[in-house]
Amino acid sequence: MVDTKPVVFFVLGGPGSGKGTQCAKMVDQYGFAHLSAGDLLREEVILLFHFISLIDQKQRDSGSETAQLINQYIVEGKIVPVEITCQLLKKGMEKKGWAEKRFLIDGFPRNQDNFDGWDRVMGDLVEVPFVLFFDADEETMINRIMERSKTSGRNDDNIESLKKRFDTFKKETMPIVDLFDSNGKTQKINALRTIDEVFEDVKKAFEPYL
Ligand SMILES: Nc1ncnc2c1ncn2[C@@H]1O[C@H](COP(=O)(O)OP(=O)(O)OP(=O)(O)O)[C@@H](O)[C@H]1O
Ligand SMILES: O=c1ccn([C@@H]2O[C@H](COP(=O)(O)O)[C@@H](O)[C@H]2O)c(=O)[nH]1
Ligand SMILES: [Mg+2]
Repeated sequence: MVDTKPVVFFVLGGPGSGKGTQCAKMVDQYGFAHLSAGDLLREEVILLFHFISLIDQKQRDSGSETAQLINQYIVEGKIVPVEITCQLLKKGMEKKGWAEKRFLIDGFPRNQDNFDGWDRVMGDLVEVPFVLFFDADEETMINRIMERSKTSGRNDDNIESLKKRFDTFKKETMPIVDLFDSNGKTQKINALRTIDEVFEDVKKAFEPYL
């Protein structure tokens, strides 16, 4: 029987390292499916708040609680419990078409809870050949985010949230990058060059899958 398990590439890197930018190019040029965990969480908050007025009191309370919780985690730069994120990712993958797809999962897994939760639910269902890691220094990433903040409308694109996001990245996400690395599964990309130069290295990393 032909194995039709989806192939998932995790994409990690600090805030502003260029994950979303490079994933968008892979979608445009090679038809990869892109799911940003952060985008899915932000969309979920909007969706829950929007539909709150249409549902009964009990569901309304629970929906509003979840929306507030996600929002608070994002502003504080903390990692949302994996049960929420993994379910959104799984649903997102199903929506895009489960099998015969190459998925870029951007901004996940961000800590041990994410890693373990994914493994429980998705471990047997997908293949993960490697993690793409965008390496950049903090000063560059801060400059990029502060520039992006002029138009992004994101409630965590401000210096207070950003400090917390970097703290979480160093304490919780880097150990996950190192864990994949210790299994020979981290492909590190120098993210300090121009978008097109970075993309040349991204393409090389994906060569066997293009
Ligand atoms: N190589 C690059 N050189 C200069 N600017 C870049 C580069 N890559 C991305 N940018 C810009 O930096 C900002 C952040 O990029 P992007 O949104 O892709 O980062 P991200 O890693 O997804 O960040 P976050 O984790 O906050 O979602 C964007 O405004 C983008 O246009
Ligand atoms: O798996 C995830 C991904 C994201 N978050 C929260 O969202 C923000 C923003 O994420 P971006 O990747 O920068 O869009 C992040 O700081 C976390 O608070 C999460 O909890 N889990
Ligand atoms: Mg992003």
